[in-house]
Amino acid sequence: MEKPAELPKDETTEEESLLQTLQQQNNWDGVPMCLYQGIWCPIFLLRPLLSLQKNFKPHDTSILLASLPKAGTTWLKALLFAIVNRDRFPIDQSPLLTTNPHKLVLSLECYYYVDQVNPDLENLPQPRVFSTHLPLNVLPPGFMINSTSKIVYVSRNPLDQFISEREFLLKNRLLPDCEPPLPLDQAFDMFCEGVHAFGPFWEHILGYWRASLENPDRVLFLQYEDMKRDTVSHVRKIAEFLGLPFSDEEEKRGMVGEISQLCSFEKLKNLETNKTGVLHGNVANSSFFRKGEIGDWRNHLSPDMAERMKEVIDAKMSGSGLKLDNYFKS
Ligand SMILES: Nc1ncnc2c1ncn2[C@@H]1O[C@H](COP(=O)(O)OS(=O)(=O)O)[C@@H](OP(=O)(O)O)[C@H]1O
Repeated sequence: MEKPAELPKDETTEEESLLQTLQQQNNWDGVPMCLYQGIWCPIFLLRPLLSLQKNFKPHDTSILLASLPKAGTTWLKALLFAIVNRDRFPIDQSPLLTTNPHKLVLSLECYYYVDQVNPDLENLPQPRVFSTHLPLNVLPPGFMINSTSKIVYVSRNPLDQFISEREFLLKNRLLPDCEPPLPLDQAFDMFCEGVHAFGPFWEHILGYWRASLENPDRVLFLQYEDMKRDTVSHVRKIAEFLGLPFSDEEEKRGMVGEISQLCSFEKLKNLETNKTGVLHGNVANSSFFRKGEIGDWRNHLSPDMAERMKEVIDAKMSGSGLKLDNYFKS
């Protein structure tokens, strides 16, 4: 999860009066959260969220990457940047070679950490590309209704996503003076109950999944696991969805493979900028590149814990038509 570079100022605000009416609980990493419009929102993001709900104006060409934390955000940021900007930068001069993807595609929340929209958002080159961890139901309604902007959503097996998030949060404290992280079993219990940043995960995933069924031209639903198995065809699919298909000439030059390669886990992880740099002053760029594998949850969670998650997924997500059967296979 990303944290805005500056936290909101402290005067009594709409946010503070609202906060008094909301249920509050710490996340497993100790970060205080509140239940706002059905989602668990880290309190430091409530003000940006209120501000963007009030002020955000979609452009017809905007591209929004949506994801839960640790579902593949960094990877998709890199891919979207490379696809959209392929005419501006040859692969061997791509800014991705020298800059962490989170600095090239900023989160929408980050543009709104003061009351007004940050002018940088309006000045982004077209098409504007940004990301969010917010669920669909709290995005400004204009995003779906008054524009032809596009949403690319990436989901991931919640078991792997949970482990990835936990490993990240054990290394990086988002708020230095908050409570220490809970032990694994207690954190997992909270996750299974949907109490985690931007959760419940099933509502996050199903919100975008249903929107992709209703508006396939506007919302592209991707799964991390499918992309790992066949990145090249997904790069093609994303470009087509964005209305930027690869030309015959680009195909002949092997550009789809080059972009897949440039954004691969191994390539990004081993770049100097991602081995050494930091984000927001204290988050190591390297912590966005841990293992990049499918099924690492097996090294951390017991079969009973996986069974519990299966029950949650069956209860909350079966019947949605979403392919979930791969998650628990060995
Ligand atoms: N290029 C590429 N390809 C495949 N996988 C990748 C890639 N880049 C990052 N990763 C893995 O994604 C996990 C981090 O998730 P996010 O990028 O969504 O994190 S964040 O929300 O932006 O903080 C984290 O997963 P785990 O390794 O399981 O922890 C990263 O290693």
